[in-house]
Amino acid sequence: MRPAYDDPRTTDQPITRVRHRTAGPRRRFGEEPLTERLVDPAVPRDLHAFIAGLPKAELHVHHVGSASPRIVSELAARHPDSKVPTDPEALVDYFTFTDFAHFIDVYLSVVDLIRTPEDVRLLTYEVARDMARQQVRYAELTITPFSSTRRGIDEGAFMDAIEDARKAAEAEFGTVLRWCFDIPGEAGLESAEETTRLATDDRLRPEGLVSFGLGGPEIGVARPQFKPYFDRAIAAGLHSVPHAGETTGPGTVWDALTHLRAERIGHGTSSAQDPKLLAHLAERRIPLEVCPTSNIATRAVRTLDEHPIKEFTRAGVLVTINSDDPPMFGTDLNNEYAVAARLLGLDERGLAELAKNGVEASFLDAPGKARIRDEIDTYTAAWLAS
Ligand SMILES: Nc1ncnc2c1ncn2[C@@H]1O[C@H](CCC(=O)c2cccc(C(=O)O)c2)[C@@H](O)[C@H]1O
Ligand SMILES: [Zn+2]
Repeated sequence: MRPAYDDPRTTDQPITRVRHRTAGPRRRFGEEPLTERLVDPAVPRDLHAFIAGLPKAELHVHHVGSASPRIVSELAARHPDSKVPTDPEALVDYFTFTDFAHFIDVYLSVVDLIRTPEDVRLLTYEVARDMARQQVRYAELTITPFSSTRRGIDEGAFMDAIEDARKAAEAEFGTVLRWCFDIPGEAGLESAEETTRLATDDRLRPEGLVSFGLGGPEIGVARPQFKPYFDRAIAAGLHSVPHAGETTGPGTVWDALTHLRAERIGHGTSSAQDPKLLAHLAERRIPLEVCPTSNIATRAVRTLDEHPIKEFTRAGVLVTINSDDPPMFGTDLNNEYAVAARLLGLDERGLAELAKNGVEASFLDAPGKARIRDEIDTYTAAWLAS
C-alpha cells in the first residue's frame, strides 16, 4: 500500500544544510523539514536526497526519546511545574549532555511530562508521523511501560493508547509499528518484574509487542540478574534485544548473549575491543543496532571518526542503522544514514544494502520483509536509472 504522504524527492522545499552538532553552530530546532536535514557537506547533496526517499526499517528508537521538540514543548507548557523548557530553541541547549548519566536525567524529565493516556497517544502518533516522513515503512519502537505506570498512568489505558496510535499510524501513514518493552535496569528487579508482567500477561500485552529489552545505564547494572525475566519473556514468544556495550565493555555484550539470549544487541559499541566477540557476532549473524550520533551525544564515543562502525563492517557483522532518541541527539534516521554513508564511504547501492540489513534483522514476518526489500530495490533501480 502506498503511504499516504508526499515523496520527499518531489518536494521543492529548499535543502537546508545543517552542520553536525559536534562540529558547528547550533541549528534552530524544529524548523527545518525532517526529511531534508543534512548533516555533513562531505556527503554529496544528491545522496542526501536518495536517503530521504529510501524505504527503511528502524529497530532501535525510543518512544519518549523520539518526542519532537514541538511535542515536548507542548507537553512542557501543559505542566508548568516541569523543568523542561517550553521553547523549542531553549530545548536544543537542554538536550546537550555532559555524560550518559546527565542524558538519563534529562530523559526522565521528559518521561515526567507524559502523564495521561492522551499524552501517550499523541506522542506515539506524532512519532509515527515523523517516521513516515522519512520513509520508515516499519519500526520497532522501544517503550518503557514501567516508567509510565509507576507515574500513575493506568496500565490498561496505556496499552490502549499505544495500540490506538499504532493502528491509526498504519492506516494513515502506511508505517507498521511494533513494540519492544524494555526494563529500565537501574530501577532494579522491581521494574524487571513489572515489565515482565506487562509483557506476558495475556490480558495486558498489546498485539504489537514483539520484543523485550533492557535500557538505562549499564554501569552497576549487571545483565545476568535479569535472566529470569528474559527467560519468561522469551517463553512468551518475545525476542530478546537488550542494550549492551554502550557505556561498558565487551563483557556486557557477552553477558547479554549468554545470559539474556540476545538475538540483537542495542549499540554493542565496545564489541570492537574484542576480536573474538566480533567474530562471534559475524558468524552467528547477530545484528548490532548501531546509533552513531547517539554514541557521540552521550559521550560513549568521542568523535564520529572514531566510531567503531567501520570495524563492525570489516569483521562482517550485520550492521543496522538507527537513531535511538533522535530529537534529543539533534538527528533523525535520515541523518544517521548520511553519517553511515560518510564513515563507510557508501554510494546508493551501499545505502540500499544498509537499509535491507534493517529489514533482515527485524522481527517483521517474511511477506512484510519481502515487500520492503522489493520497495528498496525498485526505488534504488529507478534512482540510478534516472
Ligand atoms: N541510548 C540509550 N541507552 C540506554 N537507555 C536509553 C537510551 N535511550 C533511551 N533510553 C531509555 O532510557 C530509560 C532509562 C530509564 C532509567 O534508567 C530509569 C532509572 C531509574 C528509574 C526510572 C523510572 O522510570 O522511574 C528509569 C529507559 O527507558 C531506556 O529505554
Ligand atoms: Zn537505546
